[in-house]
Amino acid sequence: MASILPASNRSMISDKNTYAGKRFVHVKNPYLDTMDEDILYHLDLGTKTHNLPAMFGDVKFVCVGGSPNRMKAFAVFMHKELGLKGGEEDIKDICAGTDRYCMFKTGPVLSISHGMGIPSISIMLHELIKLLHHARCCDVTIIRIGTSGGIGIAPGSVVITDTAVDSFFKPRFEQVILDNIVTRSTELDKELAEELFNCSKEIPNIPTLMGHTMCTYDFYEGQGRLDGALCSFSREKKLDYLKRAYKAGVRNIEMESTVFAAMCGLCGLKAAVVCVTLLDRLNCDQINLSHDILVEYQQRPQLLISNFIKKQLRLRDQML
Ligand SMILES: O=P(O)(O)O[C@H]1O[C@H](CO)[C@@H](O)[C@H]1O
Ligand SMILES: O=c1cc[nH]c(=O)[nH]1
Repeated sequence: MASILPASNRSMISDKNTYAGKRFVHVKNPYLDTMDEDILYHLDLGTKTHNLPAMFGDVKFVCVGGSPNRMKAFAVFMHKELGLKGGEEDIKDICAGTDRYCMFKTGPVLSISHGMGIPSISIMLHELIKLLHHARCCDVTIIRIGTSGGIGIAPGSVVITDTAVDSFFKPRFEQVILDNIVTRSTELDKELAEELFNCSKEIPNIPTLMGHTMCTYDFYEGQGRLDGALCSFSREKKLDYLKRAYKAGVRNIEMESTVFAAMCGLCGLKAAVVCVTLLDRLNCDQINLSHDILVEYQQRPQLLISNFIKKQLRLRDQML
């Protein structure tokens, strides 16, 4: 196809979808351009019903996590941290017309819940990525702030994922498309992970480390738990598996990181995964933390990400 840009401008475009130094979100679907309207069904948004560039064009940071309450709390926290006008009551669920996901916006920060597991986050990401594309957002960083089970580390530790791996400790995500298995890379942005790790050093009393994160399709059998409704392996087999995971570099287990890394990577989003651990799986399977401790642990990744975002915004202001 002939370029629509004058020859002198063509060098401004790179294969990363950057234009004049800006990094746009890209969708990789030729059919989208042929559609008269795009309905983002599970978000209760659409290109004809909503002015997406006006609503979301200034978004620079997207934070996602499983629980709606956590993502609302994060939006409220960010609102205060950024010193924005208005109170908590002004932060409304943009997706209130559906009870599938919740979405809150405060300044340049979007906070969205994704439910549990690969299929749930994957649907949300398809629609979120199209939303960012339709809104013509650029230079967007996306971070999953979640909970996880640790391996060989103290509960309450925060793990910044260097590599998301599957249940075989491989850095891949296998997507079934029609009747084929398509294997996608789960590489995350190394620079971003390093920046987050450096940021964590400025926060006292929260043990933070970098390590591989294993993503499973299930919380019970899929994570080697002995306390599900079904269990067909011994305690020894469980421990042998978790120890092999540890040896392969895995420090925590959750249920979304591989598809998150794969989809964000393909669509040009700088992505990171930051999860707190709720227990050490070498010691137990059940999560028996009190409500208050659970809330405090879930705030740990939020504190780190809020510090990171504030730092980035200060840097951006200095450059303007
Ligand atoms: O706390 P969130 O973000 O939901 O993440 C973890 O917690 C859920 C399981 O309890 C899974 O979604 C897992 O990935
Ligand atoms: O053990 C755990 C804890 C939280 N989330 C998980 O997926 N696993």
